[in-house]
Amino acid sequence: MAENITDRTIRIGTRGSKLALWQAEAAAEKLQAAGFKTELVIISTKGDQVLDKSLDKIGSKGVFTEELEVALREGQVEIAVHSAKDVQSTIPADLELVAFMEREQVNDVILSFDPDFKLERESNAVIGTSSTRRKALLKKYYPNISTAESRGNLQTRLRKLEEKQFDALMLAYAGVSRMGYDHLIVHTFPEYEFIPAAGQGSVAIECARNLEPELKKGLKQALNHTQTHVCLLAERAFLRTMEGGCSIPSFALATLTGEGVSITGGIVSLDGKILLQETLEGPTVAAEEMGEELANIILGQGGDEILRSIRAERGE
Ligand SMILES: NCc1[nH]cc(CCC(=O)O)c1CC(=O)O
Repeated sequence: MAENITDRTIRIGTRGSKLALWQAEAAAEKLQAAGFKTELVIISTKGDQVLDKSLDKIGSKGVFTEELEVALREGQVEIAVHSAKDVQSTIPADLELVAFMEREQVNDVILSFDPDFKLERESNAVIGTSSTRRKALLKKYYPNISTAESRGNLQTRLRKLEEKQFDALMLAYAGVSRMGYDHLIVHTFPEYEFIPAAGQGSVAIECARNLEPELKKGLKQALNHTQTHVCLLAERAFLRTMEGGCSIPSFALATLTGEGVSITGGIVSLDGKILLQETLEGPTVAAEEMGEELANIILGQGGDEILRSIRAERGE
């Protein structure tokens, strides 16, 4: 008789930051509820080690994922847990994303220790962020705002805020809420003005493609959130077609409508002067095709030119 798959201990590869550990624990709880035993294996990535450079200078591919992928390949862990946003749009052929966990609110937020901090069109505050998307969108909607680099885990960034390296800090609500910093939120950006990065707010579970099918099925049943999965397929297809990693100011947000799925996405030039954005709607079975189609529309409207000039500026 075949062994019961839930007798297996699932070794969960995770980065060591508090947010990463929170997300790995969330996965562990779901697995335990399904009867699996679990064990966390902490693995440090280049993105955790190199803190003096912005991400677009370290290189856009797998900054937070590569070492975890090596551990999957070498069989040191059964799954790796990532912020979906940090997972490159094309993953290596011998690995796969087996599940996406239920998405948190997707919005970007501003944190400040000054409860009276107000973000207005004329504001000239300094905001901490290292994201090219956030910098470019801030330039578009808040032309007098300046930004300061804020790499590092959430605790490091909050320390920089405390040290007044900037007046306020821009982050994803998901991480802020998971770390219990909600009380510092002074502004929530509407998600259709500041459209989040593809995948923001969801946790992706990666495994080796050759993991036993029964085990893969069990992992998927325990961890996957079907609605989130559909939206993430659309957003990741958009990102893949745009050929944008985390260092490109593109954005995409898919949501389920009554009958199907709606995806809004686009790109903004680094100076905030050109914003291309479109929405497509269709049946959930066509989620990936819609993401691709949306990217091709945006590229055709001049998105390709924006990408070319960003690459030229960076000397790529
Ligand atoms: N690139 C860093 C990163 N990756 C995932 C999150 C937050 C959690 C999430 O969006 O899932 C963050 C920090 C941030 O953008 O504020």
